[in-house]
Amino acid sequence: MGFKMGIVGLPNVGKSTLFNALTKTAAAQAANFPFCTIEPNVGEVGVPDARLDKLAAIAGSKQIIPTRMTFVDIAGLVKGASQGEGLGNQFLANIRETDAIAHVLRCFEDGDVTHVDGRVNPVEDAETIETELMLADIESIEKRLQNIVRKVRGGDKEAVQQERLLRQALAMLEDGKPARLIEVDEEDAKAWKMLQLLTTKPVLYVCNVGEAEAAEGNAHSAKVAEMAAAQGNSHVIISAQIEEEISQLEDDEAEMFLTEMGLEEAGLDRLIRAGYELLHLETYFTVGPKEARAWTIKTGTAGPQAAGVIHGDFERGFIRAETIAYDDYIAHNGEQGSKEAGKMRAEGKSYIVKDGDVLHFLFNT
Ligand SMILES: Nc1ncnc2c1ncn2[C@@H]1O[C@H](COP(=O)(O)OP(=O)(O)OP(=O)(O)O)[C@@H](O)[C@H]1O
Ligand SMILES: [Mg+2]
Repeated sequence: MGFKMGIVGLPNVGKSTLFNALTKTAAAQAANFPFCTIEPNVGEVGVPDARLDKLAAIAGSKQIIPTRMTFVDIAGLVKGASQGEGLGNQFLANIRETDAIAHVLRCFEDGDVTHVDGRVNPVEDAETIETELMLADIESIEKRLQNIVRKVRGGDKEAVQQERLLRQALAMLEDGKPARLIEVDEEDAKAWKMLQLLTTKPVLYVCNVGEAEAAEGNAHSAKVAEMAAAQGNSHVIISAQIEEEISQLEDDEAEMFLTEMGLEEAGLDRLIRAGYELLHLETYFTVGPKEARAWTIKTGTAGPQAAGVIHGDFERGFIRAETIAYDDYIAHNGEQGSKEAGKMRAEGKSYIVKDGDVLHFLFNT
């Protein structure tokens, strides 16, 4: 499946620093000048999940394999990006290909690090970026409306549906609001997603604060929190610089460092999990002596499609899924104990997999 989160924001706010921390690499060049990044950097990140370690410990699994999510570090956007300012159109196309947006906002004060507008004001910065995304959507909608005129006149059903949705989005955007505020019916959901509008993508604000503020945030991040709440969006507080330092440390060193900073867990873990929630994703597990592994599904996925994440044959030849809820697996100390307690269920094709299910698929090919 591969869910992709785009790291978006003004130039020089810490996007590449964050990307490097997430991917534990120095793959992206991060430096104190705007437009340091031009070509997007793409990296896969393991989704942290303490449950997986507990399952592996019980089953004595040799290997632990977390499920993965993709992050894309995208070039900085500036005012006028939708008109091509600062290579804007190319960068907007990079955003179009993502499933959700991690919007990095500069919340740290540091006179040595240039801000493109010469002041620190994350709420205005967020508006600048959102405005560009809205303008880009308006432009692409107008183009598309022109392109389908003939088909609509000819009564093409798909085109008629598209036109209706495009006009709905356009009205919202012209009212100065992002298209994500539109609630679409189930029958329109697929066509709506196919429009790939930038402002329909769910947003998570990432408040990039100074080193000493990583635990509590600061006055800037408090304002972002207020804005996010008013919009119904989520936010996380992180210091990209510290996270990058932590990501270079061994696990036990990192833990000591976190305690010193007054942090319970790395901000990155919170960020990745928030992204996972934003995308309405859930996890199921497969557990055995060889490996304990986490798999990602969309909330509401049925047994065969969940099996298909592992392999297409599993989906096509799906018979049933032996299912143990995570809590039962832990409470009864593994598969055997759960079975004896009557907690292993045989679930068929219509079963909707639940977050935390430990599954064993039976299939024929
Ligand atoms: N929390 C922070 N506190 C202080 N400095 C930071 C913080 N986060 C990032 N920086 C610094 O800000 C500068 C810009 O960082 P980075 O290159 O990651 O930004 P960017 O958003 O990727 O920029 P561009 O859009 O130009 O690619 C770097 O010098 C980096 O060390
Ligand atoms: Mg960069």
